Amino acid sequence: MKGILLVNLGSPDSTSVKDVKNYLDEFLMDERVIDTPYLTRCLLVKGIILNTRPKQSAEAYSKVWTEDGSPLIVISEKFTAKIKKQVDAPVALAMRYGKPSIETGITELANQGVTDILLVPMYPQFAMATTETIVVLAEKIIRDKFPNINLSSLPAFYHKQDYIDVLSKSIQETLEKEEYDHLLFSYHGVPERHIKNSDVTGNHCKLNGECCNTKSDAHEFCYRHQCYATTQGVVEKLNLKPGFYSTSFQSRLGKDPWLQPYTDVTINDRAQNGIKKLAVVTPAFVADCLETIEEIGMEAKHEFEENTGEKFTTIPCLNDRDDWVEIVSNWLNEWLNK
Ligand SMILES: C=CC1=C(C)c2cc3[nH]c(cc4nc(cc5[nH]c(cc1n2)c(C)c5CCC(=O)O)C(CCC(=O)O)=C4C)c(C)c3C=C
Ligand SMILES: [Fe+2]
Ligand SMILES: [Fe+2]
Repeated sequence: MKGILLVNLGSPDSTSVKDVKNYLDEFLMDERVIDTPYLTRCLLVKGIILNTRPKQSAEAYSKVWTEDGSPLIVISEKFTAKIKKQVDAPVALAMRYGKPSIETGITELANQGVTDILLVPMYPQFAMATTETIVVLAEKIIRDKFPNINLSSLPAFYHKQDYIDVLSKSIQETLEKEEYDHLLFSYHGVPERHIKNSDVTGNHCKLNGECCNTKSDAHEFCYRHQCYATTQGVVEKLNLKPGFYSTSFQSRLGKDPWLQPYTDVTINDRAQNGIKKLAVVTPAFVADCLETIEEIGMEAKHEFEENTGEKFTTIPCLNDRDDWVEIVSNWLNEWLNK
């Protein structure tokens, strides 16, 4: 029997510093997130980051936490509940870090008699720190504990026309309510090094922006290319004019160079150049979470409005909107009916 495992990033169990520390420990000790040799990673994560970051992150989580828990988890659960109504097969939800774990999700499906799983990383764009780490861990669990289960995974959908259409529609709903001077596409960043590491051709990625516009096999796994392709898809669909929109990368951690331009720098720059009304969309996330609600919707909004901006609107992620649920259900039903 076939079954579906939806996977997102995950959140701490609560906003306590202890729970946030445990979560960050699991997250940042992942070799596909902090991709240094093990001892250096231990030194950096356990010796430095975990001494200061958990308190700061716990405060940020407290600002977004709901009665039912982390927004990312609550929204993912609502989305999953709707998907279950649209597909005639067992569906489970898991998180790469924290609970419910990928192993719990696979066990839940196996207990219902599933022998063929479609793994669905809930990220439009491929990244080593997101899609790849989910696939690698799920493969290991299957190999070690469920050798009779067959596993396949849904590739990144950053360019699929139905995804671009629903993302564009969600943006249009904000743009038509009021006139904006600018639309910013803000994607989660990754260290530049990750882009080089994921270059399957070994020599395509130049990190100068040009390579991403040059056709290459490297793009199947190039996060930067895929982010720009998502922006371009929306630009074409909504017929956005050059100068009205830009693309940037948020949420950097540590001192290494991350993908640029940085979102905070871009927002400051736009404010200083006379942009008064700014709408921000965050297409690397399909569910609103700490990074969209707090970092963009609170921190960046505050910065912009302090910096002579007048209106700052965060466009909601696709979350559990029905047209998005329908699109994902179609993809799943296509696989189920194969
Ligand atoms: C959307 C894709 C994501 C990529 C790519 C990604 C890379 C990445 N992230 C960190 C470090 C942190 N990310 C944090 C939160 C966070 N990250 C994503 C998604 C991507 N991360 C989401 C959806 C969230 C929010 C989770 C939630 O519970 O709402 C955090 C924790 C919060 C904080 O302290 O800021 C960290 C840390 C790295 C290092 C990285 C690439 C290497
Ligand atoms: Fe992140
Ligand atoms: Fe590229």
